[in-house]
Amino acid sequence: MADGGLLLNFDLGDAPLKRQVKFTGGRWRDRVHAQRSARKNQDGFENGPTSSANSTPLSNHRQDFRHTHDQNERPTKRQKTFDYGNGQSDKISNTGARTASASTKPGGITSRLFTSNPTPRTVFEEPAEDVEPAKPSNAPLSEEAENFHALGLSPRIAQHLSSKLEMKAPTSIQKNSIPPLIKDDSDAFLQAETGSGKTLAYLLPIVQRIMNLSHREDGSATGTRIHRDSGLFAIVLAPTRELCKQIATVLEKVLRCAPWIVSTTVIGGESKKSEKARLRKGVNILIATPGRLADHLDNTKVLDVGTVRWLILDEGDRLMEMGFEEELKSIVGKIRKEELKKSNKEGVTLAALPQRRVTVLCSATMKMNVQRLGEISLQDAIHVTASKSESDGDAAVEANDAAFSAPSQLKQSYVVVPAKLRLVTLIALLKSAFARKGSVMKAIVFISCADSVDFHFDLLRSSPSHPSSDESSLTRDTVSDAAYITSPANPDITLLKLHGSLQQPVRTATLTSFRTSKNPCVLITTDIASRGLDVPAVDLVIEYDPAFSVEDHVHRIGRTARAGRPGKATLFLQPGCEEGYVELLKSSSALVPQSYESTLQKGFVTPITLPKSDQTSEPQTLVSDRQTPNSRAEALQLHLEQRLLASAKDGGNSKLLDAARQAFRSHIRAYATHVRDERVYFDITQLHLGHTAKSFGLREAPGGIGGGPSRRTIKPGQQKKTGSGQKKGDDSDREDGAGAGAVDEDAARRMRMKMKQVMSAAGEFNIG
Ligand SMILES: Nc1ncnc2c1ncn2[C@@H]1O[C@H](COP(=O)(O)OP(=O)(O)OP(=O)(O)O)[C@@H](O)[C@H]1O
Repeated sequence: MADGGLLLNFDLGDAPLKRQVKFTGGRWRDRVHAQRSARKNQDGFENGPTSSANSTPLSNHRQDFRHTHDQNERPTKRQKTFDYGNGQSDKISNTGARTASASTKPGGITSRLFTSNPTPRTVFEEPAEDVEPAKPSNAPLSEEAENFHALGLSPRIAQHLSSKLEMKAPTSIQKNSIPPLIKDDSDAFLQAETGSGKTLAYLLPIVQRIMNLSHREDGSATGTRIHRDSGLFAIVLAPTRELCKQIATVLEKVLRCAPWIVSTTVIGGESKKSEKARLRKGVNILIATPGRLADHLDNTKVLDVGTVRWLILDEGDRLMEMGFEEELKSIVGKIRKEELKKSNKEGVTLAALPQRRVTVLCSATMKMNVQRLGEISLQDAIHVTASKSESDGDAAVEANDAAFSAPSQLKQSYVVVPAKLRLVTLIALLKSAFARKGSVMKAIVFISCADSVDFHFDLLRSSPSHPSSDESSLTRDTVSDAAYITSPANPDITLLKLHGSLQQPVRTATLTSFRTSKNPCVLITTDIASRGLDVPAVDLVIEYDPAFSVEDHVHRIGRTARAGRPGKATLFLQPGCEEGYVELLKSSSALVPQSYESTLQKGFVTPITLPKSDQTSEPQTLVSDRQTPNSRAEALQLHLEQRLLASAKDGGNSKLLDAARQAFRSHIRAYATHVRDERVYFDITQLHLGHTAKSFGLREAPGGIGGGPSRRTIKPGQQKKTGSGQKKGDDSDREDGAGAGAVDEDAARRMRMKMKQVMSAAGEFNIG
């Protein structure tokens, strides 16, 4: 029977959802029995099924149910029968304490996995074989045709890039941006797809021009000695501490060929005192988060921006999304207000540097907030893309199709999965991806909110009583064994989690662990890892929860297929309105549909091994009598549900049941925060709460969705200001253009026109 319904139509206010439980389907006697059991069940669920107020979509929905019994009350060998909705039944036998048919709490009710699911309207085709792989679009250019020296970089840098960093030829964006940034003093807007090398595209010209102060192009010395105290020449701003650290690492590698140039970071997360001490010692290139920089500009006298020639705004749209507009205005204003020093305090003339302040804005995607940032920060900028460099003249900016497209070599697919089957399908997908050793090395799973990341990490790891990392280590709660993904053929897979609610040192240590691990790894994360993160070995991205906006999607999938490498990305969608989202994505890239049935087939082709538990010293095989992928999926789902219930009872396993409920609530709230234009595809009124609960291992939707979660989901535009610690300061003075450092209105107007031309190309993608 098709799902009759019931999809909740609710307002996410503060009041808890109304609950009205009615068991339908099955035999009359069973229904009565279930009602009674549910009423008696005081401790298994947060609100017993009959407990008044809250509504569940399980109501009106045909429920298949059965009773479960306490483990201690029943013989371990007793078998349970499942009806698969097609008249066939399946027995799932016990394999000890934690097998499929291990018992659950009295009154527990399970809904069958494969019945009453909505049917996808997507037509699945067998992927065409022998398709010529697409030519990488973000790869370095051919070495014969291009080299760094020809772009104006000194032989010293070119040689260093080639021999030490194994970069023989530039990428397209580097080819187009390095010459103008070395020769000219114009502002620039660099726009190129993810993984195309934008970081070096702006760093190399800066390093080259600072080197030019002390060395001529032929390498001979100019007689000027540049050292850390010679002045601050460039500031790079990036939205997160992780990104700042990553940029700092790239820069450090480049500066090994010019060790007299010194860089540092001011990103928060450590005492301001030690940051001040580093600034006092002297620095030539500073990498900072906006909040922290604004703070130092206000409070650190030793920070002299008179010699600053470059201001780089990396990940421009993210800077704006995270609410840094005020800080950015303040920073731009303060730097412009400061008179440009032609020589430094030692009297060294800075003629080799730009003779005006140059601002460079970088972004892989283009949206309205980038236009706004362009207005704030750029003056008569050139627009540099991977395919061309265009000066600010009368020439119209052509539609830039690359603005939202993913790297061409990235293989994208989407799998349409009914809500109930999401969890087992995710596990199946990961199992099949990691089935063979070496097939996939690193995968990233994107999830909408931190609570859900925490829950899925705890669910898929080995029991915390079997820690895989050193108890005293920073990563003891964020790195573990991927117990449910491993297989005899690939037994050592590491599971990691990352989100913004973790302490900074833990975030850094976890990312380092992901980056450097020699084992295959799965990182479960929120969008905190969606921007800029560069881990070349990532070969699979799974969007388990779709991104909040198309731009976020482009950035997420851009964590793979970097610098010409291959990569795969799979997006989870649910049958119904979510399927329409593909049409929006198709305008920028090709996606191949994949059925969840085939994912389950591939993932559960062999019996599932369960990890060691507190009850079992050895891994157990999850047995289902009918050795089919679907029956294994059923057995796995049942096992996970029982684990949750058991955790509530013995308090072990980090109280997984509580974590599941919290994750479910936060997930539902996060679902409501898709950008307005895309809510037609992510319509919360179409979400089936009972089925969704199942994908959290819950047997019914918990109440309290209207209440505040312990950690609020941060939605785009409402980001907390990480690393800021910054009061708004006196920006309001400048907003009306009164301050000496106010953004030049005329320049802003010209830039607005320019950005509008570029933006008109974005319009066709429905992105605003
Ligand atoms: N010329 C080059 N040759 C080979 N590899 C390169 C070259 N330039 C950059 N790379 C590598 O490409 C990868 C991506 O670079 P980078 O992080 O700068 O990309 P990006 O365009 O900033 O991506 P995103 O938009 O996702 O932040 C890095 O691993 C970098 O080392």
